[in-house]
Amino acid sequence: MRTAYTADQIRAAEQALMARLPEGTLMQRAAAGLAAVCADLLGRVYGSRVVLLVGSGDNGGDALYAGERLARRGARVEAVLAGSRTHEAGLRALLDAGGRVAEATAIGQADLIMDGLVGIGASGALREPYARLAAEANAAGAAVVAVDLPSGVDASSGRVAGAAVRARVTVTMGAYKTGLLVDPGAAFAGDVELIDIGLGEHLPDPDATALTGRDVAGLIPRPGDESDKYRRGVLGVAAGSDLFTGAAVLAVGGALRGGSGMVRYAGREAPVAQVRSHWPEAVVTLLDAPSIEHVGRVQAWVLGPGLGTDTWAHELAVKVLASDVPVLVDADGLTLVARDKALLRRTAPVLITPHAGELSRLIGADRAGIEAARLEHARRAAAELGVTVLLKGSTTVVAEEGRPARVNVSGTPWLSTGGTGDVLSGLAGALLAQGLSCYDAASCGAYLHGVAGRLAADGAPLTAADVATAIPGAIRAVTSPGS
Ligand SMILES: NC(=O)C1=CN([C@@H]2O[C@H](COP(=O)(O)OP(=O)(O)OC[C@H]3O[C@@H](n4cnc5c(N)ncnc54)[C@H](O)[C@@H]3O)[C@@H](O)[C@H]2O)[C@@H](O)CC1
Ligand SMILES: [K+]
Repeated sequence: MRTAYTADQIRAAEQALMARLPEGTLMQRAAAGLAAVCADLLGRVYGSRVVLLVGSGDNGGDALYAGERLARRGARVEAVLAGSRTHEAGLRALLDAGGRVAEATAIGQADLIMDGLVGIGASGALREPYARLAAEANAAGAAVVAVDLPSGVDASSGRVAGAAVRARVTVTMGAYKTGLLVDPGAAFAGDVELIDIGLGEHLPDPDATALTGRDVAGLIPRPGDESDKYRRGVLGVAAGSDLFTGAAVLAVGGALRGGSGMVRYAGREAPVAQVRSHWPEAVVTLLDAPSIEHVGRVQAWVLGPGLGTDTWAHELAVKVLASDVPVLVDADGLTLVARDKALLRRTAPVLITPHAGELSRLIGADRAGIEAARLEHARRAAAELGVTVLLKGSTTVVAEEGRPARVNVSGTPWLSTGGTGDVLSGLAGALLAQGLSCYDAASCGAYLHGVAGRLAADGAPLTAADVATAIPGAIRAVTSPGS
């Protein structure tokens, strides 16, 4: 599991470790790791041109000492001093090694630019001249290596309030910062390389985590010898309407590949006909009234994809949410509960799977504000509504009160196409029916959906149905990697 921390958590751990070590040890560890990554990127260090953007704090100090190391290996290293102060010992070390101080015009000549403007000590949008230097670095065409995090990205939230450095590689010290895993910050970080500086035992419980395939393999249930279709968990799907039959087909498609023992579909005439013809494996009930009385026992429900928002759909939502099993609420289901929040007051767990627009209706925040601070809003929704939240987007965030947020980074931009959310609902619902908690079902579902998207796309457009088809391959990829 990849663990990530806020700036305050990192600072406290650094202080605890620093108190036990000779002064400057941590910065030397950071600089050594940083210089090694830069040397790898450059290929040939001797004769290369390296420009350091140096802010007034220790982030600039890291850059200066890494610059010293590259200068000693024959690189031509120039430091652009951006702050009112400069890390003095670091600058002296660079100058002693043959580096020099230069004007910002040097940026255009660089083979590699090291961004040491600000790190975890930053607050708010980049001020001048930092903002201008960040823009010049982005425009230069050289490889940009961010020190600890790209300047302009908030370490704790991933917010980007103004200009920010767009890095090819971010070399982060001691531990991941949450802002490197969550968009928009994650998109500025490029590849993130973690340098161990010995913080380990001083770190508290993480602020956020990202599951790996191995974690997912350990969490998802596998059938044993004594399993039968009922013991493996039965999922109910209440989705689709006369207008939106496809959502029902896709949600059931995702559900059937998600490992539960059986999928029961319940709906109106048109989607029932479609689900029947696509999925003979599903047990289908035609509802002549909005009631789940005759559907049979299930261990979890998926409520909402394509369901519509009319009185009939509302009545059905009331019945599903009155059941005593976990319910995943998506799409039209979210519109229905946004209108009638009392529906969420129930004893069994609820997992909601909104995108930013749907979440905005649920918590009365504007969509752009949610996109800019995804983690914060997902957490707020989880606390206010008393549910688990899976906020969809380029990085999917799972929030539940009292637990570290889980960030999913397994997906691909090809997944942003109609219907993939319906497949995710079915898949995560199937995991719920198998007994996973909302927290695990959401994060494992997001991970597998992301891997399925990558397998289905393989560098080209995909359809939602392709993603559903690729789910077994995704499960195989995490449970038997390399086979
Ligand atoms: N403390 C330690 O032992 C270690 C620190 N390390 C480095 O030190 C960094 C933290 O250093 P600092 O605490 O000195 O802080 P930073 O270097 O991140 O930034 C603080 C400086 O930036 C200025 N600043 C803040 N916000 C700004 C903004 N929006 N626009 C322009 N200037 C702004 C402040 O006035 C201050 O001078 C880490 O990110 C990491 O790179 C690493 O060397 C590892 C060890
Ligand atoms: K930086």
